[in-house]
Amino acid sequence: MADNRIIAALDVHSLDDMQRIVKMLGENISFYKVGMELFYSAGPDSVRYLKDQGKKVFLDLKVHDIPNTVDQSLRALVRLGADFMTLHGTGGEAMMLAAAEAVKNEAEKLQISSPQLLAVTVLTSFDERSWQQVGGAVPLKDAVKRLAILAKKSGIDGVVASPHEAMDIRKCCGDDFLIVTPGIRPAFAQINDQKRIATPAQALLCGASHLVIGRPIMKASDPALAVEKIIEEIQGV
Ligand SMILES: O=C(O)c1cc(=O)[nH]c(=O)n1[C@@H]1O[C@H](COP(=O)(O)O)[C@@H](O)[C@H]1O
Repeated sequence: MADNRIIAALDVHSLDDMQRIVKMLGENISFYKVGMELFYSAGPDSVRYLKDQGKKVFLDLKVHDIPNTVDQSLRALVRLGADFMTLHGTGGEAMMLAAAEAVKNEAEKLQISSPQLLAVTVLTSFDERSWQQVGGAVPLKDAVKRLAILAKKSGIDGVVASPHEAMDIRKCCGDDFLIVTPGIRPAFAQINDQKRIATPAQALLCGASHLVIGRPIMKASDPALAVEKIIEEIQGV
């Protein structure tokens, strides 16, 4: 049976591929992520299909712009009825405040439940060296913590961060704050382009509320078996 803490990333190009995977994984996955690859290829129908199937949806479009543009863009997305949506925390306090307000207002206007907003902190494909390369002025870990605190103060429901920072964030942002961690690599999977990684059980033990898992499931020779192994690993954690 599904574990709601697992979010399977549907990083595929078409509705056909998406539907094939959703059918294959059946009741074992209840929460899916639609990211840029699928949304730019297949559009809002991808979200509608998943909602029709009774799945929870994390619409991960990582919005990043000036406050007014973010406000208007998120209002347009709210009507799709996703459960989680992302914006970049480095958009700053004014942008996050505008986003939180816009999403709440629009959901009220449409009389639907408000999606939860997540601020992306520092992408899991960064390590300390590549972070310094783009001008990171404080150590990566401190930057993530700072962005998480700012996100919480700005009315954002949680963050996307790596499992390496999850414990610090849990300590400073409390039990109700969502901590969604990509960079999840079960022992059987390849690391690919991820830098700050952990196994599913390790990430949850560090305080993650949800795990985003893409290629370890989608590229497995038997995706359904990969999901079963992950569910087994986190049982009791
Ligand atoms: O926002 C995200 O979901 C995200 C943030 C981040 O820092 N790192 C990250 O990998 N992601 C997403 O999480 C998924 C990870 O996929 P895999 O590396 O294949 O498990 C991809 O869809 C990424 O877009």
